[in-house]
Amino acid sequence: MTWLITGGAGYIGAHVARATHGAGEDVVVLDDLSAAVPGRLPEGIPLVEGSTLDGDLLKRVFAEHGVTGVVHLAARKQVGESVAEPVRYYRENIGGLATLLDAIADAGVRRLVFSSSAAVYGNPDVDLITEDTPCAPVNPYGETKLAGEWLVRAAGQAHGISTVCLRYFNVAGAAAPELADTGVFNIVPMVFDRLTRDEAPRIFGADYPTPDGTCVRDYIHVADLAEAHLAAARRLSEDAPAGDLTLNVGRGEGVSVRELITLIGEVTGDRREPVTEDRRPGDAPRAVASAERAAAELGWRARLGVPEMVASAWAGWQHHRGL
Ligand SMILES: O=c1ccn([C@@H]2O[C@H](COP(=O)(O)OP(=O)(O)O[C@H]3O[C@H](CO)[C@@H](O)[C@H](O)[C@H]3O)[C@@H](O)[C@H]2O)c(=O)[nH]1
Repeated sequence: MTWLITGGAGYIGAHVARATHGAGEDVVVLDDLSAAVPGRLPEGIPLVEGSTLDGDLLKRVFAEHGVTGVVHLAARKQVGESVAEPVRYYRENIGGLATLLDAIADAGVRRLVFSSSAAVYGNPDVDLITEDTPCAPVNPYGETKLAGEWLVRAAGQAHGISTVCLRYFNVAGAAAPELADTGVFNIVPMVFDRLTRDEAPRIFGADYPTPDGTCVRDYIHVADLAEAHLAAARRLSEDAPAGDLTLNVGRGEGVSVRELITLIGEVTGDRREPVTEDRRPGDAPRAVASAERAAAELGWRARLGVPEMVASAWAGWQHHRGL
């Protein structure tokens, strides 16, 4: 097998590329380097700079590298930006996927892992979100992930491609400091950012109908997430008939914003009291995965807990900021 990993120089993609390469598979990365950090990819993984919107380039990569499977992560992923620039999100996330699927079909490739998101569910009022929980995305980002899944399944059926769609919950942590997320778009880096500026962490709403009034999420270590991709790729490499799987990737355990901030205080040694601000529009009170289907279908379960996520993310934060 040779796996093409699109977006393989980004935060999650580089973890997937390293894990897949480390497991002895041949890997080639395609990345437009819009969110890449130098040094994330180890020696031995070829990097092609370019976009999944470039059909000619894709054709060349498939032929030159003898690609036999694809893990597609390249996409825009910021919720707020997707609300401001929906056309760009549809063009890049759906257009890029359509171009890629054409190339996959033309090259006769039969295996595809697609990076989806818990954002496909919107804000369901359930204790545990299963893959059968109705999808009702509440922003263009989530819409492009849901429409992407539809497109993946339809193209899979039409062209005999076996597919796995992985719906990531809240990804955090790093397998090594240099692989850490450098963006400040999610709660863990946002709290680090506040502490580094000598400011109190913020809680966006403490009046939710949850045990401590703050939002509950299912945090998953990026190293575990990378293992889930590898397990999906392996599953697709079996001599099984073409089919499609859609799987949550989470731990199945809820952690509140307040609990997470307390843990960050313990890891960083900066235990200052958070300030409570207004609710952030669009936030669901609770989003926790049922992780059972991934366990049954892939034999995969998350192993690392939230303390490991916070500690490894903090090491990465210090590494990237020279602290
Ligand atoms: O300084 C902060 C930052 C965040 N939050 C809260 O922390 C929770 C988690 O926020 P965040 O890390 O921004 O993640 P989500 O809003 O849950 O969304 C993430 O997780 C989704 C999947 O579950 C993905 O679809 C999104 O792209 C990804 O940003 C939310 O309740 C926020 O209101 C705070 O209280 N204070």
